[in-house]
Amino acid sequence: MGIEVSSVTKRFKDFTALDDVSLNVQQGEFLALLGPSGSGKTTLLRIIAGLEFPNAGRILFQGQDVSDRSVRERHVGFVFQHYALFKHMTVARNIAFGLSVRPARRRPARAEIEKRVDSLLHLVQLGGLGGRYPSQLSGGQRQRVALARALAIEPRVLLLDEPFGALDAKVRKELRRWLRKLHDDMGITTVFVTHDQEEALEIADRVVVMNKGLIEQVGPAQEVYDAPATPFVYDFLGNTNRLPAAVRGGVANVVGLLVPAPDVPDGAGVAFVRPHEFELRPSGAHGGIEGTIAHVFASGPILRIEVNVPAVELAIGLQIEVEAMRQVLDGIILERGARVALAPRNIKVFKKQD
Ligand SMILES: Nc1ncnc2c1ncn2[C@@H]1O[C@H](COP(=O)(O)OP(=O)(O)OP(=O)(O)O)[C@@H](O)[C@H]1O
Repeated sequence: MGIEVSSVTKRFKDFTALDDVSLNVQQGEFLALLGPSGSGKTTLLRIIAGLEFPNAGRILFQGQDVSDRSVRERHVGFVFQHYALFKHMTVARNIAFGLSVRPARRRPARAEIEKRVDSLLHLVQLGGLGGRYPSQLSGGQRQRVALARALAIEPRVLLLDEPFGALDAKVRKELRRWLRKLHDDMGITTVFVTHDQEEALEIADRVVVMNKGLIEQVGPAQEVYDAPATPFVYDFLGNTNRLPAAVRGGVANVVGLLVPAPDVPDGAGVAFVRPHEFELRPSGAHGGIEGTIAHVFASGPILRIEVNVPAVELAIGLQIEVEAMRQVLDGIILERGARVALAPRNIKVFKKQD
């Protein structure tokens, strides 16, 4: 089912947590809401769920306005980071909970509930563990039970708020891959909140980057990473070098290198280049920023090289970080103090913000 968030504003007293946010989630899509702490991700998810109501704007499910409907009426499944299971109930009863509390006329027969719980236990790969209590499960298993409980009511939408946030990195990685496969099998529209960029990029069809109650960029994961639309997204998504630039007539001077910046107004600018987007060339090579190697760190086949760039005209010393595969650096002396040229393969210039 498709979801439309239309001009949603949410204030907590005089603090604006969401500022006129609009967003479309396609039917069957896996969408990640990504942003730093306090950017409004959870608030947006809770508003979609019907756990929180906006001051302005509307929520539509499949074109139908559900803004005034309760959680139950919206028929959503959700899992939170610490969505505690009922400790005194077995895993099976936890999963059955949403069905067993339905009014009699909508409640499936007991045998039907048991059958559904059984198939959900298999789906989340916990077959045979229905008789256990939550305390007898690992953290990862508990979150899978929480997911099975959310799925038991056959929700139209699945909303997940950092569901693996409390788990260790390895389990977290396994579970997110598993969740993505589960999503692909079931095709249920899913919105996933995370502040972990790697998690968002790996799991989602599209990523929504949020900052201070606003959406900075929406797009396929790879596109958001490769072509950040704003300085914030550049900084937030992955490692990057931030270099001073002076823009005139659509051309930016970035530490002596001239690069096209057609949409940037004259004045101070800021240029971004990711460490792996620099090509290391011998000193004097055309199209490079000249510098001196400060440090070389080897980590397996990848070298991380810190290069000092004097930037004399700016009266500042810059340090640029470069990442390169060891084998492509043949013929370049990689010693501390050696002079090199850094040629950006990809560089993006923005107007400098005050
Ligand atoms: N009930 C509330 N009362 C007052 N302020 C709130 C309330 N809920 C959220 N906020 C504020 O709204 C802002 C957005 O919060 P939200 O939980 O949506 O952020 P988030 O991006 O999910 O952050 P995190 O990753 O830390 O969970 C925060 O500054 C938060 O303090």
